[in-house]
Amino acid sequence: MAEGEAEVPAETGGGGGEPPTRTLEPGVAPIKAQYLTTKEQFHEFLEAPAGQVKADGETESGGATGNGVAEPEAKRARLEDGQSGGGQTEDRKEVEEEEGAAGEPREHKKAQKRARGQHKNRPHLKPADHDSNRLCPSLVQGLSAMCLFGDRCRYLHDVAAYLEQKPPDLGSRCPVIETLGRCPYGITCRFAGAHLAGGASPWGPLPPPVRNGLDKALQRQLRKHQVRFQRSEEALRRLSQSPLSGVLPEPFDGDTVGPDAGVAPGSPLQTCGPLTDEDVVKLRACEKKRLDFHGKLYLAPLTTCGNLPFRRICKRFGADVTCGEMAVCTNLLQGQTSEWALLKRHPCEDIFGVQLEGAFPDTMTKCAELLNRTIDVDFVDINVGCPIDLVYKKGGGCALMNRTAKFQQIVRGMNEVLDVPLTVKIRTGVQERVNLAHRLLPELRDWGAAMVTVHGRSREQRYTKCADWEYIRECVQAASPMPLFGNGDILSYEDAERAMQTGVAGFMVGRGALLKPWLFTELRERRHWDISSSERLDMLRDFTRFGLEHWGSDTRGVEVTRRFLLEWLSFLCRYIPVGLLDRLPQKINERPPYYLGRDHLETLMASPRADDWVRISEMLLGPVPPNFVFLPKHKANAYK
Ligand SMILES: Cc1cc2nc3c(=O)[nH]c(=O)nc-3n(C[C@H](O)[C@H](O)[C@H](O)COP(=O)(O)O)c2cc1C
Repeated sequence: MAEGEAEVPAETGGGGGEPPTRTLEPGVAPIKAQYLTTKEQFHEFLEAPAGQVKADGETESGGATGNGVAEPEAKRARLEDGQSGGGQTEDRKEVEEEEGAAGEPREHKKAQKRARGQHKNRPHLKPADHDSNRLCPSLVQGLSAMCLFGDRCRYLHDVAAYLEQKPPDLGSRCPVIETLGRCPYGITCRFAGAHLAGGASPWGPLPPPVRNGLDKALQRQLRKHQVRFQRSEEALRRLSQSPLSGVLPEPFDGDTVGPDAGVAPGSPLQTCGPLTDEDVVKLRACEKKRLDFHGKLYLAPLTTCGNLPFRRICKRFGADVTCGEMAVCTNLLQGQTSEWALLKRHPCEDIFGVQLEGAFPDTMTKCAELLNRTIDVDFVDINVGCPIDLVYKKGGGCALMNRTAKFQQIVRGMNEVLDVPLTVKIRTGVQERVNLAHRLLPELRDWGAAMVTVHGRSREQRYTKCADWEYIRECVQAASPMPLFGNGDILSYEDAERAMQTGVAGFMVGRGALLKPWLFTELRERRHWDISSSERLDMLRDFTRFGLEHWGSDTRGVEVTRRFLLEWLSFLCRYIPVGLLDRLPQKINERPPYYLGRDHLETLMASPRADDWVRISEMLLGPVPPNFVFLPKHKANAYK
């Protein structure tokens, strides 16, 4: 047996005698032998139409899923015949090795680069419901037959023609009516038939609306640069007059960032000497709001996947703190609708923050002032962990860890104009072997950060190595008494308990929540939840309901909901059901080998293929439009 390989007894399904052993490759999740299969058999199984499988007369196992898909046990057994204990992962491994499995040597630097983070060459497709076949908004509600744009209007005005090409309804209950009491999508709603039954919400009083929308008048002012930032100007003036400015002139060149820039390894962090907060920043008249983060379950900010409907799912499962997806401060200052959408807060999000990214004290401070005035949040977070080139090369995200003067001005400036706590998310450092966080933490505490989260990996590492919780332990000491949150690789209550032993005030969960949002329940109840595939489908159904409510119940809203569902499914497929594991708990960096689940849906949900995620989306949102293609934004199945 090669070094690092473990021998695991394979379950035989109750037969007597010595259980045979099988060899587990490092980095491969230990799934009970009777569920293992090969890539070919896995896909062959999923490609067989459910009806045809049933016609074989084989017995069903695991019960119906509620979607008419159930798997015959005998078929699975037949497929298992061809398997060998260790070889079944080969094909999957081939793909994933490129993407970077934790703990495995990588042979090709190029492959490693390809694997990083995002699918950059995704197809950009026209939305399914593009303008030429959308009904003119003036007609949607039947409020007015007059369209102000006349012949120049790009939308359809022929209601009969519109209805002829409109895809069929998706259900008999409109999710928007059920929540809002009325549906603004009128006849374009994909549940329009339900409107005829009456517009009243069957659930009694309506919940409070989603907050933090962008007011049109403010948007116009922002676009015309008519918004004044008095507090920011004062704060920035004070900062520029203080010995801070000029002490650390840091021209930034993203390509030359290294240990010598800003904080040099081994040398003390450059600071502004004996200056105190009071010297630099006049104390504010009003009391800053406080927030006690201790022991709270924090759902990490997650671009694309951490959208509002997903956060609602996590709240239901027990998350305490939620945070919007990273928003770019300059886009917010320009009043960009899509960027402001990232700030929206659902009423169930009772401890909610937004996360900002930016490279300069003036834009970050002004943005903080703008948000302080216009939206309802409990805290504002700065993303100083963002590794992506686009952000890093401009001096934002992780680059700020090496630009301490700018970093300081950003934190002090924002802190001065905010009435809510300012938190910061950082990494261990930029380079793999050069830890910076412990040096920055005392500074961050002095600059006024209310809490800092340390993601236990460097920018260079991305997800290739396990998070370094021993280093996070060191960081706790360095940050004290400021509360420190740890972040990285938490997928079970055991992981969480180990994390808490480092002395952190709490931890943040990222991919763990994407793989299994019920993790928050597991953490609260200290248990492993062997959730069934039909319960998982119910969760996805709730997500689509929330999605249609949020993005719209017309065809465009349906397709936006589908895209976000598919992005999430690209992570969900990595979850391995508890009952299938030889050893608990599942580890986030272990690849699942190909396996057949306890029913057809469980198998389908384990598929790493986008086509199968599309099939799941079709169970919930109807057929995809013609020529539909999906490639996930994030390389979720990189075992990183
Ligand atoms: C899909 C995805 C999107 C992310 N987006 C953000 C983001 O917007 N802001 C941020 O600070 N971190 C972001 N991260 C990083 C996570 O917040 C977290 O720090 C990281 O995944 C490590 O935690 P984990 O091991 O629990 O996943 C993202 C991670 C993933 C997988």
